[in-house]
Parts: sequence; C-alpha cells; structure tokens
Amino acid sequence: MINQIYRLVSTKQIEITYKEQSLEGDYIVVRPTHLSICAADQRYYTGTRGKEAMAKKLPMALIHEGVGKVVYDPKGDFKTGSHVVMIPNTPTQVDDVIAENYLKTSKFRSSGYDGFMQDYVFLERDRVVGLSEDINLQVAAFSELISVSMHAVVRFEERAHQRRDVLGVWGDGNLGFITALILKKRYPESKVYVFGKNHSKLSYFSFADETYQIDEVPEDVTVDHAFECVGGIGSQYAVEQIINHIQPEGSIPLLGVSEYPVEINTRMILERGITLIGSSRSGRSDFVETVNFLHENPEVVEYLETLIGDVNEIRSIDDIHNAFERDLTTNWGKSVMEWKI
Ligand SMILES: NC(=O)C1=CN([C@@H]2O[C@H](COP(=O)(O)OP(=O)(O)OC[C@H]3O[C@@H](n4cnc5c(N)ncnc54)[C@H](OP(=O)(O)O)[C@@H]3O)[C@@H](O)[C@H]2O)C=CC1
Ligand SMILES: O=C(CO)[C@H](O)[C@H](O)COP(=O)(O)O
Ligand SMILES: [Zn+2]
Repeated sequence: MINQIYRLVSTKQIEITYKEQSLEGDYIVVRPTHLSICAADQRYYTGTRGKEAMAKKLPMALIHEGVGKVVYDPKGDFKTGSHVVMIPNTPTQVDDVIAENYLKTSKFRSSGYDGFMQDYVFLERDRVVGLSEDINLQVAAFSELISVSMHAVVRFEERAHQRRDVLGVWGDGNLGFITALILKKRYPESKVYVFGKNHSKLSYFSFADETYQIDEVPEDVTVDHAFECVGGIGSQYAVEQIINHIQPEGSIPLLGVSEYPVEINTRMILERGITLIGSSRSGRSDFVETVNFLHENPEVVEYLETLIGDVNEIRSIDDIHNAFERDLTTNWGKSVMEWKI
C-alpha cells in the first residue's frame, strides 16, 4: 500500500512523502487518531533545535506522543478498531543491563526517524499497548509524556535513599504536573512540594501539599529529593535552587532538556553528597506501567484532563501549521491534534 507521511523538511515547512509499505510481515498497522505536541517537536518545528541537529535529523515526520486505532494485525492479537498507544522508542538490540531508551542503537521517532504524523504507522508488535474502551483519548494522547515521568520515578525508586518525607518538583508545566501527580499517588505518605515561576500555573497543582513561586521560597524549606522538570536555560536556575534546598545525600532526577550548556555547582554536589540521575524518554515497561496506572486510577485521569490545552482537528497541512503555531502561544497544557487528515 502507499502510505502518506507528513515530514518536516526545514523550519516550519512540511511536505507529504509517499512511501510504499508492505502488509506482509508482522507489523501492526495503526491509524493515528489523537496526537500530542511535545516541546521537542516544537524545537524542530521552529528550528530552535540548532542548525547541526536540523541538518542531521530532517526530513522526518514529527510527533512521538499519540494513540490510534488498529487497522491491521496479521496475528489478530488486537481487534480491528481497538485503541492502542504507540511507543516511539524502537530498540534494535536487547541488553541485560541498559534500558532500551538508553541504548545508542535504539531509534526514536521524531528524533531522526519518522514520527506519528502519517496516515498509517507500521509498528513492531511490542511497540503498541492496548487501551480500555472508556479511556479519555485526549489524555491518552500524551501517554508518552506520562511514561517519561513514570520512568523517572521508577529510576528514582531504584537509586535514591529511602527517606522520602518531602519530594520537590521544580517546573510548573506539563512534565512537572505529571511528575508531581505520580509522586503524590505513589507516595501518599510523602509531602510533594512544587516550585514554579507562575502563580496561575501553580494554582492547577491542587493535589500538591505546597506550591512555591521560585522567587518567594522561604529559606528554611527543605526537600529530601528533587525532580527537575524545567528544561532550557531555566534548568540551570532550577538546579542551583534545588542545591540550596535539598537535604544532604538527596537525589536529583534531571528531566528537562536544554539546548544550552547548563552550569552546575559541582562543589556543592560533592559537598552535600548529592546524586544526579539523568532520565530520558521511556520504554515498553514504562508504557505498560503507565497504561495500568491510568486504568486503575480514574481520579488521576481526571487531574490529567486539566492538562488538555488546545484541541485541533487536523484535515490538512495548514491545520498542522495552525496547531503548532497555536501551541507556541498557549500558556498552559498540552496541544492535542485529532488526526483526520
Ligand atoms: N526527559 C525527557 O525524556 C523529556 C523531557 N522533556 C523536557 O522537559 C522540559 C519541560 O517540558 P514541559 O513540561 O512540556 O514544558 P513546559 O514549558 O510546560 O514546563 C516548564 C515549566 O517550568 C517553568 N520554569 C522556568 N524556569 C523555572 C525555574 N527556574 N524553576 C521552576 N520552574 C521553572 C516554566 O515557566 P515559564 O513557561 O513561565 O518559563 C514552565 O512552566 C522540556 O525541556 C522538555 O523538552 C519533555 C519530555 C520528555
Ligand atoms: O521529548 C522527549 C521524549 O519524550 C525528549 O525530549 C526527546 O526525545 C529529545 O529528543 P531530541 O534529542 O530529538 O530533542
Ligand atoms: Zn517528548
């Protein structure tokens, strides 16, 4: 069959590529229904990812957060029409120690490989996870982002010391919201403090024990561990502030992506015995954990509904541009694209 792929070819330029794809083999074919825009996609769309990366990774279809309907499963494991979440990380080898999302040989969609902006996505059998019929698909659209937080929390659980009385989250955006929510649910006995820049955004974090504007944090506030969910140059200020408020031997999972070299006060890191835990992307086990978590906790899905920002019907390439442009001006939440092209 001929598949249409909507590829970014240069800054803010999207073109259709026609690709012959065979239905023979074990691929599950999924028709995307709900896609969600990530900050990483915006860095490619606007060209802020940098000249070198743009030249290396383009052309490619953007978007690595999304769900769709199964249109063809040669083995019949998935019912035609059933909804699945698509996993963007595509490993090419198995390693006993290193997780699939850290293997250098893995391919990640919308980072050098075609993402989900296609008429049909051909996925290996283990790159889809089934969803229940009643799941909110606008929330499920950003399951990948939830799985990133889930992955970071699981890594934290395996690496950080056991005193978890107060957990801090820096960042009052999407990732901060999801991470704080997962922490609150997994550690009901712990206090979760959120540190952000905007009073209006912090007001959404009603489940948190405390929220602080970063320029008004009392000196005596301390956390046992702190998740950095800021990104950009803001990560630098966030890590600096974390170091001032974290207890000795605390862990700092770092999730924010920056295009700039971020300076870190290593003197204080070693003086306080702090552990930095880099955390990037996610793998199948994180998606399975995420989907189970959403199915088992409908109240979490309700909180996540507050993250649904702009919802756009996509019927043309112009609609894609509009969705990306509107996302740039949206102050809160995730932009979802209902894929009807
Ligand atoms: N590790 C991974 O695999 C993944 C990483 N990311 C990255 O995570 C980062 C955050 O993504 P996302 O949540 O979607 O982006 P958002 O822009 O929604 O969130 C970042 C938030 O942090 C706020 N902020 C800025 N400076 C500080 C500070 N010093 N302290 C506390 N908060 C601050 C921002 O406020 P304001 O807007 O007012 O500046 C904004 O509200 C991005 O870099 C993204 O690329 C995303 C997905 C996966
Ligand atoms: O969003 C992400 C995962 O969900 C990561 O930020 C993204 O994978 C970074 O990739 P790139 O190097 O292409 O910016
Ligand atoms: Zn992403």
